[in-house]
Amino acid sequence: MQPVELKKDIYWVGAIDWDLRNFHGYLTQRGSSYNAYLIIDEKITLIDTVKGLFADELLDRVSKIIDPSKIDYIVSNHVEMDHSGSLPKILELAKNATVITSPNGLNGLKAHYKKNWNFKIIKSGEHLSLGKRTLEFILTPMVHWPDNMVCYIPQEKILFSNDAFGQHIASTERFDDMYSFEVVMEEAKKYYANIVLPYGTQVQNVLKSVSGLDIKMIATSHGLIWREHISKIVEEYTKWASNKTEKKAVIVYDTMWNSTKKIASKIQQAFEDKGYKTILKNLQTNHISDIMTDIITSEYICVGSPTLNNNMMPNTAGFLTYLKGLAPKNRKAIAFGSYGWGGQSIKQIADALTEAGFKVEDNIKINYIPNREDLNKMIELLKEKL
Ligand SMILES: Cc1cc2nc3c(=O)[nH]c(=O)nc-3n(C[C@H](O)[C@H](O)[C@H](O)COP(=O)(O)O)c2cc1C
Repeated sequence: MQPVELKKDIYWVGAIDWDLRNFHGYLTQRGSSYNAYLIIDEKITLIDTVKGLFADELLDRVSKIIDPSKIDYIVSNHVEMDHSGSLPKILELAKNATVITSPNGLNGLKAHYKKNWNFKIIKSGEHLSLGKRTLEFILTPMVHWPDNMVCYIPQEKILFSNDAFGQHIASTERFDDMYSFEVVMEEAKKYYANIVLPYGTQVQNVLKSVSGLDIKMIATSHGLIWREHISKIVEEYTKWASNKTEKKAVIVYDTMWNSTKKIASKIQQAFEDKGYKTILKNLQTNHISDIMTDIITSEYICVGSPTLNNNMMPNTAGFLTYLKGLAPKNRKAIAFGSYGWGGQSIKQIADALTEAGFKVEDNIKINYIPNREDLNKMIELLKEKL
């Protein structure tokens, strides 16, 4: 694939990762891309790099435009190795290049690569002249690492947003208007739910900082570049960052002999009777990163497991650990499950949900196989609480 010109003399020169299916535990069923951008001006500037394995792909694309040794600046918006991993290889060629990064970026890059490259540390609000164009930097700490920053070219109205607004999609298309809008939005939502969700307050600050900019293009570090649906993705980020929920319940469970599944279905019915939109997710057939996409706007999260050897099932424990880390705010929860004798799993789930910040509204516990009477009684009791 050739470099793609975004605007005159500004090129996408990144890499496409068609095979990626697991990104630190996130199921990337559509692969991904690592987007790097080359600006040809008086100072030749590369914005971010790509995962180390793809360094040659990046260098091939850069070489189609200029000799890589001519690069003056490399902006490192984010230390994580999917964006910085090719720095060592590029800096072997671009010997005089200066790496532009935030103070935390400097610490992070040194801790990763143990090199004393030529660094220039940038502060929020600082400008850097490239010649005809200027780069303006806005530090965005904890969206989603301490080092994150974004940069903006006022002359072109392009925001290089790094991980913000990204999506894990491998495609030869580079712009949002060339791809299915529904898929791009779904993947942007999944990305937010699995990567950005813990940092809603910081996202709100970033949205405030960039709200004064006239943005005609958001050049992300993963997936499609936004140029058609900018207001829509900013609107969605604003909504997700506010932790606003809908009248919706996601019911997540594991089961050995289907009793907990029966309880899950009845919980679903109770919510439906009360006018909630519901989604039922068996942990054996759904990946936790896909479940998070549904949770992002859900008022209720109901989590179930039978008791297995005095514990909840490992899939449920894994899901709860993941959920606790991503920490959606202002949500209600229900713990449920079938058991034989001790029945410890239900309290363990309730405790884990409480520890994760949820308001646990009910514990539903049924001995062995629930009969119709048990289930009907349970529905009526639950409905009174909803
Ligand atoms: C291998 C195994 C271990 C179990 N360990 C416990 C236990 O420690 N405590 C308990 O209360 N029930 C235990 N049970 C009983 C199950 O919790 C019970 O059969 C329950 O109804 C299963 O629900 P399910 O149909 O949703 O899998 C165990 C069952 C199995 C198969």
